[in-house]
Amino acid sequence: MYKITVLPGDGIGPEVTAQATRVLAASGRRMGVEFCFREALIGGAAYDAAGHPLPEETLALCREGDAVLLGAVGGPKWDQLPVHLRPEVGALLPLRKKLGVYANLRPARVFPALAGASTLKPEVVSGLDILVVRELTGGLYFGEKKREDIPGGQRVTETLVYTTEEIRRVARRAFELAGKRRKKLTSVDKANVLESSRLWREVVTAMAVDYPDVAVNHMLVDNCAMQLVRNPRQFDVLLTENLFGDILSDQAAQLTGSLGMLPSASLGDGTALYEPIHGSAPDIAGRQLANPVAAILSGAMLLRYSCGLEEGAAAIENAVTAVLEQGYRTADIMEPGKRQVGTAEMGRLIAELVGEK
Ligand SMILES: NC(=O)c1ccc[n+]([C@@H]2O[C@H](COP(=O)([O-])OP(=O)(O)OC[C@H]3O[C@@H](n4cnc5c(N)ncnc54)[C@H](O)[C@@H]3O)[C@@H](O)[C@H]2O)c1
Ligand SMILES: CC(C)[C@H](C(=O)O)[C@@H](O)C(=O)O
Ligand SMILES: [Mg+2]
Repeated sequence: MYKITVLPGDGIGPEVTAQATRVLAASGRRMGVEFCFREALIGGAAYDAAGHPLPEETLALCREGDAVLLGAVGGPKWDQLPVHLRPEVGALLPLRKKLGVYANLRPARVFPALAGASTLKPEVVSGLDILVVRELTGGLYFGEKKREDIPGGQRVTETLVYTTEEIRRVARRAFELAGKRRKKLTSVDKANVLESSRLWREVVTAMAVDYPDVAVNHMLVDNCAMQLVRNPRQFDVLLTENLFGDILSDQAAQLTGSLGMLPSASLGDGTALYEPIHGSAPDIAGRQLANPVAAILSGAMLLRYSCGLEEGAAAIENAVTAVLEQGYRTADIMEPGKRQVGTAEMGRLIAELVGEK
């Protein structure tokens, strides 16, 4: 039996995690494996119920489970709270840090049926399969920050810190993953300006000799942003630091048709965390408009990386492919001639296929 801690969170978070657990349960029935889902509060929902966005009980449950599945946190209701109580800074970042999940895998894959749903031309995106490996527990997100009053206004300081070892451990994951894929690694930085990027580039360059089968190139982040929309198929694995990875992965998501299609796995040396890369989408929350596929595919990654259940992971990915082939679409990926369904119906269709042997 696998113990999965489920953190629905805010906005569309509960809507999409409900479908992800439904599909995981169906995969369990298919494989004869039992999953025990244990829900806990996080984010604004936790602040409202318990006074803190990351209660101790939530953290304890995450630590003792086999994996964590998170929806999303945040929303306008909690934006004005003091920074340590805000869902993003007070819950999500500390959760990632405390679980030590430094390597964030964000696969951007264009499903054949969705090549026309991208805002780019089908011939540019069809067959696209990129893996963004984002450093997740360092960089600007976690450096010291302060805000001071100065004559005429204020002054803020944010600090960007990386150590050699922090770069090496995430790069190692990226090299290993590239070795199992198309053997191409693009390390993205801003080495023409930032000292942290110069160290990043030195470390990756030095490591490349240990992975002779992987072709490595370095690219400046501004150029990479442009190349992602010009010719995204040149990329296999993109390795980058925390903030650049946040931005480039949302951009890569849109190549696939929607932010609602992109899952993620955050891996370290202990319990791993799985979450769609999108946020709480307050603009569509509570209306069955959210695409649950990113959360469902995060569940597939959970089976692959935390349970070693490749069969279940593949069954989920194949079911998503099939349901899209059958013409079902949530609103965000809707095209003329297709059948629009809501969040729960999309989850039901995928779960049904996963459950069939
Ligand atoms: N991991 C997380 O918990 C996470 C990630 C990103 C943003 N956030 C938070 O979410 C809140 C909203 O942020 P935002 O609006 O900038 O980003 P967002 O990702 O929530 O939404 C951006 C746009 O994409 C759409 N979208 C997102 N997910 C979708 C889905 N599954 N199906 C269909 N459409 C989808 C939204 O409707 C919106 O138009 C903020 O408080 C932000 O901090 C949380
Ligand atoms: C909500 C925010 C802190 C988070 C991040 O920047 O990491 C989100 O945008 C993401 O991509 O998971
Ligand atoms: Mg983001």
